[in-house]
Amino acid sequence: MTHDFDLLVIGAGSGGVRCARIAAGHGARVAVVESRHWGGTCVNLGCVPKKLMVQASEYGDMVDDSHAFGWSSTRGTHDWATLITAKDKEITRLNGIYVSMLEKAGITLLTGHARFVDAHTVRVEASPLAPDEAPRTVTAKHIVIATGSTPVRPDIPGAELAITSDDAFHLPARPQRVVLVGSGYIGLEFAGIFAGLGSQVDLVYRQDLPLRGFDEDMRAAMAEAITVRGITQHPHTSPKHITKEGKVYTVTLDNGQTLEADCVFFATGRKPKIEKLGLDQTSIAIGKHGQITVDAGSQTTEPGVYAIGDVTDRINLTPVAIAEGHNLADRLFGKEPPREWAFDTTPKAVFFSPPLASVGLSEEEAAQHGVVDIYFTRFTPMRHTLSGRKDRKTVMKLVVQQSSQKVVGAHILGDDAPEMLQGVAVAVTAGLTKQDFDRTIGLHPTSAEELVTLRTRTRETPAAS
Ligand SMILES: Cc1cc2nc3c(=O)[nH]c(=O)nc-3n(C[C@H](O)[C@H](O)[C@H](O)COP(=O)(O)OP(=O)(O)OC[C@H]3O[C@@H](n4cnc5c(N)ncnc54)[C@H](O)[C@@H]3O)c2cc1C
Ligand SMILES: NC(=O)c1ccc[n+]([C@@H]2O[C@H](COP(=O)([O-])OP(=O)(O)OC[C@H]3O[C@@H](n4cnc5c(N)ncnc54)[C@H](O)[C@@H]3O)[C@@H](O)[C@H]2O)c1
Repeated sequence: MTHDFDLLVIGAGSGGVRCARIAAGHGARVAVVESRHWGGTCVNLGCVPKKLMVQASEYGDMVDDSHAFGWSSTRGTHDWATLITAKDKEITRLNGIYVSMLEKAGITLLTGHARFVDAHTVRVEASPLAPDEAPRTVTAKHIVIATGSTPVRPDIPGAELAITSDDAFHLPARPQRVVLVGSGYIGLEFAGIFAGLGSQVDLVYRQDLPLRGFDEDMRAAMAEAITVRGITQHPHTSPKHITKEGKVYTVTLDNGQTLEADCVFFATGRKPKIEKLGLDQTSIAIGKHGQITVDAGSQTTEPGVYAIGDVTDRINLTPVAIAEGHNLADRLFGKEPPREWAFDTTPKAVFFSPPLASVGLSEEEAAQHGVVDIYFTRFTPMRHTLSGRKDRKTVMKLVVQQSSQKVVGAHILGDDAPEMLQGVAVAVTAGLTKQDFDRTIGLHPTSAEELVTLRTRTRETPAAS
């Protein structure tokens, strides 16, 4: 049977765009369907606008800090509308780049919502991006689902009164008091943004420390940094219900405490986006978190249909979705061996101020595999010896497997941590040892040089039984 396309990609986000472009480069006839925004979550409601807002939130402190260096400028006030307009202009520019990049690659762009009719046929219907589009049906030999994920809300009375990250990028004004629920990536990043811009922030989370799953020392260091940033933490708590009177929201916590706010923000995780996708017309299996089940090669349980990125709920980060899309396109259409990635050492960063960046294993994970040597340091970075912000510490930790002396984990909390960590991620991916770090000459004067001058072991951690 002949199909309209060799490859149809559903979703023009991080994973879908890369998969489509690489496939087209290999000579495949490719179409991409997008229902909402070209470039997906990362470009429109994720990494890019978030990072611009984090940067916006850091200027106030920088102005204050400059006084010790001889500057006499004053902080002034922040104009939210200017930030949102500038950010939107940049996102519109990026949307245009995505469209022209896909068109230049010879890819057919279909605007609308995609729904499976059968395993090789998709109906494209009107969607927010194309409300007047007439429905059409297309067929393809291979179909890739790259539909991403969407925020979830706790099931409590008044949940609909709260916003999620999808709304936070277009608030008409900056709320003066924000209750943020959840201490994962989004909770911490937006807590930092609002606090830096001058809002009063209450951070509500269920565990004893933020960032569940990260190294315990780094979680503790982050909890300290959150306090230093002026954010009030409410650990061991969860919201029970939310009410609104006039413009004021009241969040009642499960410990009986109430918090008043101008905005309640749920940063309580995301779920794979599979609604109205017509998966029941296929034999695609769904996992218990609603994710599309795939094998290591991104193959679903339906032959000829694949899934990549957040919809598969593996590692939900943009570079991972891109790598999955690229690898799949190489395997389906490439003539050379496919490009491969080391997903085990995917670096992660939480863009708080200061940010936290991590690669490899936490101390607790490494101890599952044997005895571990820990190298730990905590210091005031040079800038803050003068700025007077002596409580703004940098924390670094190397986790070394004792038997092989390989550095299996590196964790940094501090200014520029993500910029420092990318290079360390290469070393950890390459399996370099502590001795390789030790014989590397430092780059002076930097915070990063501490990574190669950590001579004395802080402690030995026994293997977990
Ligand atoms: C606030 C926030 C900040 C983030 N920050 C970072 C960060 O700093 N670094 C990082 O690495 N990751 C970050 N992420 C995660 C990152 O955005 C995602 O991991 C990444 O976008 C996943 O890519 P994807 O291709 O799977 O899906 P997406 O980028 O979400 O793309 C999916 C696309 O599919 C479209 N679509 C869905 N259903 C249909 C349909 N039926 N028909 C047609 N089109 C459809 C959607 O409109 C969307 O454009 C952040 C996420 C959020 C929410
Ligand atoms: N810098 C980055 O790379 C970045 C930034 C943002 C998002 N992301 C990606 O997007 C994903 C989603 O981000 P996220 O922050 O929403 O999710 P997350 O999984 O990182 O954090 C969710 C938090 O909400 C808490 N929570 C869940 N239900 C709750 C409830 N009922 N009451 C109180 N707390 C509750 C969880 O315990 C957790 O702390 C991330 O896991 C990550 O993969 C990455």
